[in-house]
Formats: sequence, structure tokens, C-alpha cells
Amino acid sequence: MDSIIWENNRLRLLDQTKLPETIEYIECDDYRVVAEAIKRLSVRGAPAIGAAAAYGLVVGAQKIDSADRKVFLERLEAIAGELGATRPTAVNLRWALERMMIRLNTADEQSVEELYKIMLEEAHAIFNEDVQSNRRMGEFGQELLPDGSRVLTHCNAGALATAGYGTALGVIRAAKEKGKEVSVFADETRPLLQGARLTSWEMVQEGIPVTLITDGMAGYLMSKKKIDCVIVGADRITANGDVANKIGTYGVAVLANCHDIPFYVAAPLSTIDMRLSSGNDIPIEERDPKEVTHHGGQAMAPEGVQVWNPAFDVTPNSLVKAIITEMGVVYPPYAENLAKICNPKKEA
Ligand SMILES: CSC[C@H]1O[C@H](OP(=O)(O)O)[C@H](O)[C@@H]1O
Repeated sequence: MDSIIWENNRLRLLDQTKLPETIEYIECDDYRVVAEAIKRLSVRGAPAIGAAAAYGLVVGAQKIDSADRKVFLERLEAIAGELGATRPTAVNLRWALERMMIRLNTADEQSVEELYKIMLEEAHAIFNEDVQSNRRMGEFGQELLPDGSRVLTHCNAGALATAGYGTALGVIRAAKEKGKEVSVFADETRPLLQGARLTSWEMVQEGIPVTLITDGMAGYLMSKKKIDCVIVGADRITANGDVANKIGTYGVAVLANCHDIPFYVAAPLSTIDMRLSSGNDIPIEERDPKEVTHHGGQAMAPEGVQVWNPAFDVTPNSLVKAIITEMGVVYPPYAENLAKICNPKKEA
């Protein structure tokens, strides 16, 4: 099931808020529809929102009524700003939009028609490179999974969170493709239940054994020696290897380390932010309190209760055994080893 479809010069986004019950695509005939889809998590997952925003910029370009290069680029900068402001934590959003605008601003082509073609090519490249990265990441990551591995995941870092194949779930898929028996334990992941609704759905669709647990069960499961490793995705990894990911990830990392269970992070280079030296600097999105107090429109807490609803938390690098990327598995010291893969020329 594709989260993002570009066909007939139009963008369609799978509305993930309706999964698993309903498969419905949003027709994005305006970049504002894309912005709203990112905000409301109709499209979600760091790489997926980056790719969606890149195509959203192309959709925005379709409605710019000017043949003047300068005006065209100025309007696109404004649209990129609106798309980039939709969610603050996943660095892929900034990365994708910056890549699109740099490609345009450095293009020799002058006509708006030629610039539009370049934009679409770049958006396709971002999309296709993400799928290829996830497959390479899967190849490297599956080497960490012996046959019979029982893997705990948190949130959804699958095909739905990317342009395809997935990051953490891509490692699971790659292990299965190698003929390994791998089973998944999926944290439901309150409050929006990406694990229950999306990870479980992806695994059931592909016949990969998956057991759904509530977030509070992870520690007990580990104490029963039912988990061999944890693999999660990421929304932003800083230069020192600190990891921002869905709220609850930090707790899982602490529990894994307490039980001497390897805690792995799978993420493409587009999720690594070398501009930030540590996780303390990562902007953490806070979302609508109703996501915590209500479910399916039904109140689960009294009117007037105080709510804190950060969408992400930060796992310190000391709890991360390795970071699985499309360039290989990266081990500590992360500051040194992430720099080697992110700035290879500088390191040479
Ligand atoms: C492969 S990135 C997936 C990453 O994004 C999710 O956040 P959200 O559902 O709010 O977009 C979560 O942190 C996943 O690990």
C-alpha cells in the first residue's frame, strides 16, 4: 500500500488516520491540502513527510501564474516555508524542501516550464532514493537479526512512514526475504496508535508474525526474556547520535538497556541533522490535548484535566547500540562515525 502516489501529474496521499478500517486517498489539488495532511498525520513518518512536502511544492508550482523566474522562485520559497512549518521535529521535512529549493536556485534553466520539470524530477528522486535507501538499510540491518529473532518496535517505521519498504520494518522485511523467521512485538503507541493501527496492519498484510501489546507491557515482556532486540525509526538524529523519535521511545530504550537487550535505530542519512550537536537542541512538537483525552470522539478523561502531549522524546546516544543506515551500521563513537558517513569528503 503506497502512502504517496504521483500519477497523471497529480498527488494522492493515503489518509493514514483512517487505517486500518478504511483505505482512502486524499486528492491534493492544492499545496495547502498537502500541508494540512502533514499536520493531521494523514501522511506521517519522517521520510514520508519529506517526500510529500517535495511533491507538495510541485503541486504549489502548478498554480503559480507567472512566467517570471524571479516571481516563480519567490512564490515557491513562500510555499516551502508554509510546508516546512507544518511539523517541527522530523528533519526530513526541512531536508527535502531545502534540497528542492537549492536545486531550483542553482539551475541554469531560465524558463518556468523548465524549472517545473526540474522540480518534478527532484521530487521523484527524493521519493525513489528513499525506497532504495530503505532496502539498503534493510540489507545491513538484517545481519543483526539471527534466525528466530523476536523484535520489539515502537510506533510505525514501516512502508507507510516512508516512500516505501520502511526503515525499522524494512530491516524486518529484509530478514524475512533472507528466509529468516522473525516475529514482531508492536507497541500500540499511544496516543495516536501508529503501532496498533499501522505496524500491525503492515505485518498482518505480509504474514509476518506480529503481537500487539500496550505500551505499558514492554518492560514485563522484556523481563520474561521474550525480546531479543528493539528496532525503532527516528525523526531526527543529531551529530552526537541522540535520537528523537515517537514519544515512548526513550522509555523503551531505558528498559532495553536495563534488560541488556540491544536497542537499534534504523534511519536514512536524510534523518541525520549534523547541524545540531545534541538532542537537547531538537524542537519537540506538542500536539492537541484532545489526542490524549479523546479516542474516536469519545472523552476518556474529565473536562478541565491538564494535558501534556509531546509527540516525540529524545533517547540519548548512550542507550543506542547502533544506528542502521543505508551506508551501513554505525556504532559509537557516533560524533566521529556519523561524520564519516555524512561528510565523507571532509573526513577524507
Ligand atoms: C520512519 S520515520 C517514522 C517515525 O515517524 C513517526 O512519527 P509520526 O507518526 O508522528 O510521524 C515515529 O516517530 C516513527 O518512528
